Amino acid sequence: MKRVFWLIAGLNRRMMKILFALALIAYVACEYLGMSVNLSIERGEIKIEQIIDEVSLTHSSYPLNVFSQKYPPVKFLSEKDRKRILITGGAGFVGSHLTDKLMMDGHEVTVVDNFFTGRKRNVEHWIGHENFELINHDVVEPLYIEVDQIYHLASPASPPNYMYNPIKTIKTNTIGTLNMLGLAKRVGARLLLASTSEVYGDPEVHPQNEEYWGHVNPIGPRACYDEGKRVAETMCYAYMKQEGVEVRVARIFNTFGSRMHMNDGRVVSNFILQALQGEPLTVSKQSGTSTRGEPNVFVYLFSSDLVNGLVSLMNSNISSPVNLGNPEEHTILEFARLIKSLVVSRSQIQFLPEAQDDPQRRRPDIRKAKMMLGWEPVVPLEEGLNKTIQYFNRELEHQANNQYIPKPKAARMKKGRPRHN
Ligand SMILES: O=c1ccn([C@@H]2O[C@H](COP(=O)(O)OP(=O)(O)O[C@H]3OC[C@@H](O)[C@H](O)[C@H]3O)[C@@H](O)[C@H]2O)c(=O)[nH]1
Repeated sequence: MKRVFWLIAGLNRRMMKILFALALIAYVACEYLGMSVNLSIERGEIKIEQIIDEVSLTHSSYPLNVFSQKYPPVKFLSEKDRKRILITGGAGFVGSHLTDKLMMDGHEVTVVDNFFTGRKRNVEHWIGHENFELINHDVVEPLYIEVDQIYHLASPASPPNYMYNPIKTIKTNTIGTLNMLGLAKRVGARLLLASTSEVYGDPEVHPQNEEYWGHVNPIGPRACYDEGKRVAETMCYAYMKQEGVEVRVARIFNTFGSRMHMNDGRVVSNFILQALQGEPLTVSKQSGTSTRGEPNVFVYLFSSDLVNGLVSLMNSNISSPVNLGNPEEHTILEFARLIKSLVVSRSQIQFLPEAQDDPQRRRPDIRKAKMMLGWEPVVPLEEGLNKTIQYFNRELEHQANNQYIPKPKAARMKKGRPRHN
């Protein structure tokens, strides 16, 4: 028994020694590791500080004019000529091209967008410029800023987008327009409304001049946009007569160009994307009373022509509505064939049944714009299409690099009613 006790005591002594040795090793290791972690953090901190220093040095050591060269060139305008301009929907397809023009002309531009169909990417090349401001704001809410001119473009414009949430489309075009007219009245700004050829509905007069009152189905699927824009025009003239607000109204016909959304859903972007991806080009058939069975006839304006028209209308003294569009007519089928040949695509043409209330034929009478603004389209259709094809090619590459591009979804129904806010 004594022996056993001695053995255990002996083992304990040995174990004690071993444990002591292990503890010593652990302590030394911890000290060493701790030091190296601290060192690496220190190195990390030094590195980050160095980077911040380098960046701030780069910014502060350059004179302002050299630093601003990363932006597209901007004209210098004197205080007298420089205007403070608000563009609602300025991050959208047309709005962003208008932003470019007004910025490069030397004005101070504030873009307001809720990014439903607009994208920051469309105006990112101006972010940080002293003349530019981007505000994430929905025009359905009031806005209080100081401006001289308002280009009111905010609204979804493609049929799938404006039909996605019809109530929101109505609110944007009615409450949104009231808010912008209220702002124009408060600050004494001139407001240009981006209206549409859709105020003519499915026209019974051809070509359409500004005197034509239109043929709109007030309860059809397109009414949220068509009637929304019609009442927006009515509001403009009520504010003009009652409050003396200076208004300009542009009735914009089908327009295309770069920065259209991949999921825009209008005919030009659809056909180009379909042709580039080898998918069938979806041509809507003409229906109704037509016995010709020909697809619809439309006209297409390139975005730069539209932007020039908008700016000259804003700066003119014409307060009545003015058509801005290209009077060169093409059937949708001709157009599909043209895009197929420009893309050199083997895509087939697929005929689809016509959508409800789809206008059959649309062509602007632009004599008023020609006479009073000296404006007419100058970009040939093929040139505009080639530029747009290049743009969509880049967009497809961008998408292939795993960039997420959201698709507009069909209106969500909840207890029989579409979602709205
Ligand atoms: O894939 C398609 C898409 C459209 N179409 C047809 O092409 C014609 C033009 O349709 P789009 O969708 O391009 O545009 P819409 O003419 O219907 O509306 C447009 O018109 C004027 C603008 O001011 C408006 O913003 C926009 O709503 C329609 O007849 C349509 O049915 C096709 O044949 N195939």
